[in-house]
Amino acid sequence: MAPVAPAGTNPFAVRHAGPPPAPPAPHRHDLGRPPSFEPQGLAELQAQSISAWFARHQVLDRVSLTMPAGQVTALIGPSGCGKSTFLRILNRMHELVPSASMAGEVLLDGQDVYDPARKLTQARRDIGMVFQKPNPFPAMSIRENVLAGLKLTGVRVSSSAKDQLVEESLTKAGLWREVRDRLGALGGGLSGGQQQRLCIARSLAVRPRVLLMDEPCSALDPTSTRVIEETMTELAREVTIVIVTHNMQQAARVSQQCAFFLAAEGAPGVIVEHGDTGSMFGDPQDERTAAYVGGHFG
Ligand SMILES: Nc1ncnc2c1ncn2[C@@H]1O[C@H](COP(=O)(O)OP(=O)(O)OP(=O)(O)O)[C@@H](O)[C@H]1O
Repeated sequence: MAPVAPAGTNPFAVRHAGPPPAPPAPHRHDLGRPPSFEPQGLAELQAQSISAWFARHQVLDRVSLTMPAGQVTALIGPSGCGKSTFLRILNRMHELVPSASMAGEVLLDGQDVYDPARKLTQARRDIGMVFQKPNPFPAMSIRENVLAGLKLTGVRVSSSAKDQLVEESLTKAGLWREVRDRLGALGGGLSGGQQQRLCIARSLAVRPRVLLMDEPCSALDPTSTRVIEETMTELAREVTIVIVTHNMQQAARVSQQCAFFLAAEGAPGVIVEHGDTGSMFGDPQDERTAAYVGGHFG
């Protein structure tokens, strides 16, 4: 089906119509000074009527969801129903795909993430992402890996503050005790589960307000999975977390909120039901949710 959103409501269509904007000037921040690099408190993320396309193929249709501050929200549903696309729209990664377009709004504590006046690097810093496959920079040391995100988002930190930031980020990611004596060792030399926690530490080092996690444990063994789940539970005290998972037990263990995505054959993905995780698993209102969480399809 052709995109139905009028061109004026599609942020990419508007933004991609003209010449590419000049690259943003880097922020020059120091840990001790600017308030913007201090922990900014918990933030709520709100998606309002999100539709998405790859070229003319519509993959999401008017999806709205509130992801409450300080909670873990799990996105569940069968393969291909648009969960990852939705996640990537939340921090503006969707627009990296040349054929991609979207309509709708994403609000971080009420502020439009797609506001043209807002820097793209700011959106990516506020809303970090951890991927399915651990992707540390293998030739960089553990320390350099943790600090790598600062450069990418244009944040300057003094040398003394860097040590503190490395320890703080690795501690929050649940990895500090295992690596504190070998911060100069290569990131690629860690186990898969440690590499994923290193990636979490790298995301945390820029002090995001939201952490998006796209099946972060699917490449890991059960023990590493359990450690990451514990880390998530700790982190949710200070960072709002949104996780895509195919593992229903994991969704039940780690999340307080849950959204069930589904795409009927040939139709774009929608949210069939969302709410608190206990109700979604214990007393689902829609029979399709009941069938999915009961393991009858997907
Ligand atoms: N880069 C892309 N180009 C074209 N189509 C894409 C692209 N990425 C995803 N799609 C399509 O968008 C739809 C939704 O994909 P998406 O990955 O968001 O689903 P998902 O629910 O996360 O699936 P899974 O659980 O298998 O990861 C699918 O039909 C997919 O083929």
